[in-house]
This record gives sequence, structure tokens and C-alpha cells, in this order.
Amino acid sequence: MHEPILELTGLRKSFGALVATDDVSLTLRPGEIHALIGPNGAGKSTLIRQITGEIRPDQGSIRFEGQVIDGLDAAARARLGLARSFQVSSVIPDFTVLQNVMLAVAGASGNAFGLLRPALSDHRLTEPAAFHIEQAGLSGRAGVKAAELAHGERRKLEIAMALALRPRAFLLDEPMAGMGLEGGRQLTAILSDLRTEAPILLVEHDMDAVFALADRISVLVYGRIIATGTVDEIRANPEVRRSYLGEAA
Ligand SMILES: Nc1ncnc2c1ncn2[C@@H]1O[C@H](COP(=O)(O)OP(=O)(O)OP(=O)(O)O)[C@@H](O)[C@H]1O
Repeated sequence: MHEPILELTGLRKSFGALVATDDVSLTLRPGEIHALIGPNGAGKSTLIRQITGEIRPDQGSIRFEGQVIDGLDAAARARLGLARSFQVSSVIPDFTVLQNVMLAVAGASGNAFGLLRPALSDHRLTEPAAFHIEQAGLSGRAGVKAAELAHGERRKLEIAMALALRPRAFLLDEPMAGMGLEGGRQLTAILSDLRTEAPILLVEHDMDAVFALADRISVLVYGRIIATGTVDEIRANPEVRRSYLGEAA
């Protein structure tokens, strides 16, 4: 068994009297999609924010690729390759898809590319950018301005930009939201391939997508993980059916 990429141990976070995550432990293994599901207010976003470093746990510890990262701020964790996608604020609406992804490649490489003439035709930027655009399913749209993309295409652009950062793990918070049926199908196929690039911790309410994608599922209820298992194990778990899945299973 490979070492986990990400390992959460005993994470606890309270807001006043409310315990939002209560002794949460889970692992993200190489190559897997681990879905985190649970009712509204269960603590899923609070958990993700502790992993990214946006908020500090009251107790517990996080290891990333074997290193304890509790003392690192969000920027340092991002530099290690912990990528939270779908909240990319850096998409420039007036730039094309290709130019946006090139900027992400340039940012990730740390190289001092000149801002004027050379950079936008530099093959060290155009080649990896074109590759990530294809990986994200946006081939043929490279020349379109970001502002003109449809919602689902914008999400693919965000994936391409996240890929440019060469992540070691993806944290995805409700990627299916607002995608529609066909968009959701396409995104499911893209995410399925993405797990080989880096494992994915997937917070998602769309159970069709979760059941199609997840290698393992953890169920969070009132801040506690009540079950972790394969899709079949979780669908068959009576406590999970009672507290969350109901008829969806
Ligand atoms: N900054 C905060 N201050 C006070 N309470 C908070 C804060 N952030 C979250 N909470 C509370 O913590 C609980 C868990 O919220 P969280 O957003 O993590 O749940 P969630 O599982 O992501 O919900 P959803 O599925 O609706 O996004 C909720 O009761 C929420 O109101």
C-alpha cells in the first residue's frame, strides 16, 4: 500500500459552542478520488478550509507528502502543490484561454518571463499551456476570450489553470454545481482522468457524480465521519442511508 499523499488526524474546529469538525481523520491515497459527502452544514467546507490553511484547527494535525504542514500558511501549502480549484480568482476576462493558462504556467515556473513581446509567443509557455487546455477538454477554444466562455467552459479553464500549477493533490468543492446534464457528464469524464495526475478530495452533493467517480467515500454528519468505504459499502450502510442518502442510494 502506498503512503497517503494527504493524511488528516483528529481535526477539530469549533465556532463558539458549535463543533463544525469533530475528530476528523482521513487519508487521500495516490491515484484516488476520495469523495466527502454529507448534509448541508455537516462541516465539509470547514474541513477543506483547514486543509488549505485558511483556518486553523483547534486540535489535530495534517501531513502532506509525509511532511507535517500545520505551521504553514495557505500560500506555502499552495506552493507545495495543494491545489484548491474552482475558486480561481486570477482568470483575466479580457485574455484568451491560451493567455490565461500561459500566465498560470509562468506563475508556476517561477521564471522571469518578460512581460512584453517575448512572453506570449514563448514556446516554454505555449506548449505546456496547450497541453493543459487539451487535458481540460477545451481544445479548439484556445483563442476565445475568457469573458466569452460558457459556464462549463469557464470551469474547464479553471481546471487547465490548476493543472498548470503541477498540483500534488486537488481539493474540489462542488465542481458539478451549475453544470447541467451534458456539462456534468463531460466534467465527470475529465475528473475521472485527472485522478492519475493527482489524487482528488471531492466535496460534492451530486450523488450520480460521486457514485460514478469515487474510489472511496467518507460521510460527514454533524462534524463527524460516520463511515468511510467504497461506493458499494457506503450505499449499503444503514446509518448512512438513514442520515444522508435516503432514496438517493
Ligand atoms: N466562520 C464561521 N463562523 C461560525 N460558524 C461557522 C463558520 N463557518 C461555518 N460555520 C458553521 O459550521 C457548520 C459547518 O459549516 P460548513 O460550511 O463547513 O458545512 P458544509 O458541510 O460545507 O455545508 P454545505 O454542504 O451547505 O456547504 C455550519 O453550522 C456553519 O453554520
